[in-house]
Amino acid sequence: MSTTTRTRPRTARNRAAHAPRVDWSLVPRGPVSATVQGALALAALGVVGDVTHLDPLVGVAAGTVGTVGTVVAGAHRDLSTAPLLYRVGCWIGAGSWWTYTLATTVWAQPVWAALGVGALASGVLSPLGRATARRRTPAVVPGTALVTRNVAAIGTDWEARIQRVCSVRVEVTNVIVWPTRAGYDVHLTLPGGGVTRKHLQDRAEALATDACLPEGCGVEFVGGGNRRLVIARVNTVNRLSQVIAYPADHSPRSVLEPVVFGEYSNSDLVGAVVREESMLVSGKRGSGKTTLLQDISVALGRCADHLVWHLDLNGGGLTQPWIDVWLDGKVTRCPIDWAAPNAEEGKLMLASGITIAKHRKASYRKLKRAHDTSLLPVSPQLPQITIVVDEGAQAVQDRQLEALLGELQNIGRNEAVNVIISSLRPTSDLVPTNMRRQTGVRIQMYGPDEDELGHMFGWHLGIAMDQLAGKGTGFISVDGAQPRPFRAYNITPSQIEAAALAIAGLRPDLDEASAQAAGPAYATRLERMRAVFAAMADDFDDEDGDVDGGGPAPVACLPSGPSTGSAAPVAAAVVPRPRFEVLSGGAAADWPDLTTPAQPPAAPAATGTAADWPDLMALPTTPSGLSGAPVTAPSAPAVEQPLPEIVRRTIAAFGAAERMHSETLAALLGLEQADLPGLLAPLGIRPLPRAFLVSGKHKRGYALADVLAAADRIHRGEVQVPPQVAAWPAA
Ligand SMILES: Nc1ncnc2c1ncn2[C@@H]1O[C@H](COP(=O)(O)OP(=O)(O)OP(=O)(O)O)[C@@H](O)[C@H]1O
Repeated sequence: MSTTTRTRPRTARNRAAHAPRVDWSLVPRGPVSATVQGALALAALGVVGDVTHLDPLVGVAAGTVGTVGTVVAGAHRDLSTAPLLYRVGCWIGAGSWWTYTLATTVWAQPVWAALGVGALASGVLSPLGRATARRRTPAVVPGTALVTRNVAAIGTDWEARIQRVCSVRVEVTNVIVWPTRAGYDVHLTLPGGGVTRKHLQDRAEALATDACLPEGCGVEFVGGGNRRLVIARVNTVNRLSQVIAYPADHSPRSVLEPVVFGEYSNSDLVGAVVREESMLVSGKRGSGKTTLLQDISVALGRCADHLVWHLDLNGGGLTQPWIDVWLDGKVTRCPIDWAAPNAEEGKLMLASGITIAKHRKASYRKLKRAHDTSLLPVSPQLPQITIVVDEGAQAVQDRQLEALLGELQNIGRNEAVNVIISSLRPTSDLVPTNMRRQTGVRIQMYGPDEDELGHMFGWHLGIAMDQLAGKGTGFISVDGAQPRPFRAYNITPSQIEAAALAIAGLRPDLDEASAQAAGPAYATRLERMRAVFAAMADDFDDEDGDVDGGGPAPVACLPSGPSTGSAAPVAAAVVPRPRFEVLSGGAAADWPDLTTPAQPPAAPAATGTAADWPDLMALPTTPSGLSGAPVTAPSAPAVEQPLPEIVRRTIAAFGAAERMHSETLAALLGLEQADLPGLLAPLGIRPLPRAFLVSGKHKRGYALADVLAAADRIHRGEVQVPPQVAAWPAA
């Protein structure tokens, strides 16, 4: 009972609230009611005027006031022409009819017939009277060459297109043509009522199709200042299909900014910040790797807080144009701080890089504290070093070079000693898996083999080589982001020379502490570079000359005190062969400091011979009891055995995973699960003894460590690959 009493008032209130309301207002609800109401009101006025004998001038005045008021209000509301004419027409018609009835009589058949015809006409034409805002001409930004009429047409086109495709009435306020003329920005204001930028972005594909944009072009929507202001970036020319010349700009920059080396298809600049991230560039012969490394060398050379070192095992093609300006005496400082054209010099360079990184860790603690940062603060006084390695595949075939490269990549990030490596393929036989995994900026250049994309970026990313446009184009992924197609700048030898001349004067010197840490190997590099590259240039000039792909034999010159890069003539002599070997099972970090001679080198006499030159790479006696005598590596086959395709693809399929269920692995390899053991077991790769949990499923599978260990054994020739496994996937 009490419950009933409590609930009744609430129920009654609700009923009252939800009961249909009767609308007594005289506001018209559509064209018919508006016409009928208007006609009745006018008839009433006619009768009242007749009965009260109103002066006809009252009718004239009412019509005039209504007409003028309509025009003024229409201008204020920015009404377009059609509704304005309709409304003015209605006022003139009504005013004339009333004036006539006041002047004669309302009680005549033709008078009522005229009212009926007028009301019918206004009802039929009422759609014309609907209020629509006049289309404003978008402003043209000064300096854009497009004529106003074209810009206005683009703006009104896009207003209509967005209305048509997205059912959103936007207002175009501006159109700006890109300086590259490869597209334009349309500045829009979204209507109120909850329409968001994403609403338009979701229909971007449909809008691009509606706009009939060329293949490879599209539209994207970005913020324009606040949530209702949007910029539609419309790309009308596919930059991938054009050769883009290097923009000759040698103004100083910082390595803390992105190094820019090309353009995306929509003309946005492609770049990456390489202060901490290393880079891997892969592509078949002639795909444009060296050109891209030249772009990167120029971009890095422009950084006033950065030094470029080249490790060029590709016959000097990358380095020679940079060194020539110095060899020819056009500049007194070499634009490239250190260049190594062969593996021996490369080992000196990488060992020095490792020593510098280790030394910086200790010697710049105070500086980091002063800057309140754990990351070494680079500056023109303390520059970053980036070692650009052309033809990394040759580097990793030398196990010492491979170990040094891997070690430097592992330890050099914080201390600003970085690496950029190019390789013919991104597969583990040419780029060690860990090296690829440690690389933040990955680039795969165009080639006919789709698999390369999977090896480089991972599988099933929805990208394909046919999205590219041949030499000089590729995919780039920064920090694991979805790979995007881009085109690298095409840089010519004369442009490299111009850049080299500018950079020779711009680049900093290595900081004193790092130079001292690197020791004589660094101090005497320029003499060796002069001798080696001059010899290579002679070889190139000599038509009968036979240039060794691995570079000429290493040559050293007598150190002449601290190196200044000056062009003093030097006596060339053969560098004593470095006496170090890879320690069995040890990382390069465990090695003794390779660049420190056993004894501090005595200052050699200027007229000394090569015999007087200290052995730069002699191992010191280490506290761990290792003697200074060379430590020999376990015997390895002279030529590394190639990995079978099944192992390469298995490593790639693992991606970042440590363990993988057999079912998943088989699916990624395009195999039946039952076929896996037949291909992997003969290579010593077996499933883990116990099931493990991945994505909520408890199943058996493989460990990446086992696959990598097997790959190592195959490399060393310890495992014979059965023919049916070697033949896969053809078999
Ligand atoms: N960005 C580019 N735009 C236009 N053409 C390019 C571009 N990059 C390279 N090319 C063309 O491709 C040719 C080969 O380029 P490059 O020498 O850089 O390739 P690569 O991959 O380093 O070859 P290799 O491995 O044989 O040294 C160049 O001579 C040039 O004609």
